[in-house]
Amino acid sequence: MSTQTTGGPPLLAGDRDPAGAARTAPAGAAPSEDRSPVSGPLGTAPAPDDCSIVTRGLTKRFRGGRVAVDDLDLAVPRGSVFGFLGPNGSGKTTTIRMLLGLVTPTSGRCEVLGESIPAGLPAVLPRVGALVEGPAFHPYLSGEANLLRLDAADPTADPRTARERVGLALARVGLSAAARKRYRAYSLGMRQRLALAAALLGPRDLLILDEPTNGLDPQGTREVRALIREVAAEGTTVFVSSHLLAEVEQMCSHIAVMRSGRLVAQEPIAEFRRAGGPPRVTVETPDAAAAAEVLRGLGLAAVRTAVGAPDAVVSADLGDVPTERICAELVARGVAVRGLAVCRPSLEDVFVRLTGEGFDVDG
Ligand SMILES: Nc1ncnc2c1ncn2[C@@H]1O[C@H](COP(=O)(O)OP(=O)(O)OP(=O)(O)O)[C@@H](O)[C@H]1O
Repeated sequence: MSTQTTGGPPLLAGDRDPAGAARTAPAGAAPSEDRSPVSGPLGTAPAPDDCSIVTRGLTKRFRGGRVAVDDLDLAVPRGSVFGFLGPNGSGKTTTIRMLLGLVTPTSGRCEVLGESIPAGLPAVLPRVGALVEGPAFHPYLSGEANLLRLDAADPTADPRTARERVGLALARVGLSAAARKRYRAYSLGMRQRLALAAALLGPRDLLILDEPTNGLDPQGTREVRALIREVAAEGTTVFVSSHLLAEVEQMCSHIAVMRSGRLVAQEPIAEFRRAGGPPRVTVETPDAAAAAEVLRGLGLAAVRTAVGAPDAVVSADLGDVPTERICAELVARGVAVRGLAVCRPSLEDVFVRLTGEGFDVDG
């Protein structure tokens, strides 16, 4: 996979034809498969002022009748790191392309930074850094020269400070040492980093990143996550797609889950996790009956014992009782505690609970 960025009106953006071949087109240009214009008001209520992205009934049906995105209502709070999660083919990239004006919706509306898309693209794109799939960089130019070229094409960027901006962006993504290397000699991970650097060339109110850790090694993945958190801490809203639950869990404040083009959940991550049920305390002990009695005595609910040898595992919903109190009470009652842990439901548990399905990345 190669990557491309948009950070302002002059940047190039890719679009896939039905056969999957990559091509490039100016950001915001009408793609060839577009047939139906966006029509109708954006719902009855105005878009909330505190959202960076709002969609209403957003739908994309490709030629051949395939519905890639189906009646999507998204509300991305300003300042959030919003994880857009879903298996391959669930409609994430198509949604992102609609947000950036690269694909026209079949029906429905979207607003980015308070502007209706595509009409508001010229006003919005300089404030948006984006990384979406597709070629964007000149293979025979160095990473640095590529960024200087992109920067020069941005009418909102001051040419006198271009080198400084480019140097900073390269440093942020760890590419300073490879700045003078030709793009075609870059590894996949380096290309991904350069795409991120391009998205970060100017100050952005919104970053839209399509699978930004694709192609990166574990170290690169950690760095990109840290970078996303850093950018968010500066006040930029980050909308990031991923098919990896664990990744979203580690860096996002909010989550939306797509499945087959439809939204199945959209919440702050803490709410999402809560939907998986309360944390459980587990006690490994040879004195199962006594341990269960202590937990019940403390008012803990749903006390269960899993018999094992030599130890049983007694568990209960943690509730409001501090773990240290549970521990102290068990010891005070002479219960032999060989292990004590608090288990919180993972996002995957919640996903399964909400959808009744596993998270099949090939789905
Ligand atoms: N230009 C196109 N023409 C026809 N069908 C398309 C086009 N682009 C995407 N699709 C189809 O739309 C569906 C959603 O694809 P999309 O790329 O949006 O999913 P995704 O969640 O981003 O998956 P991935 O992570 O694999 O890119 C898929 O079935 C895909 O084959």
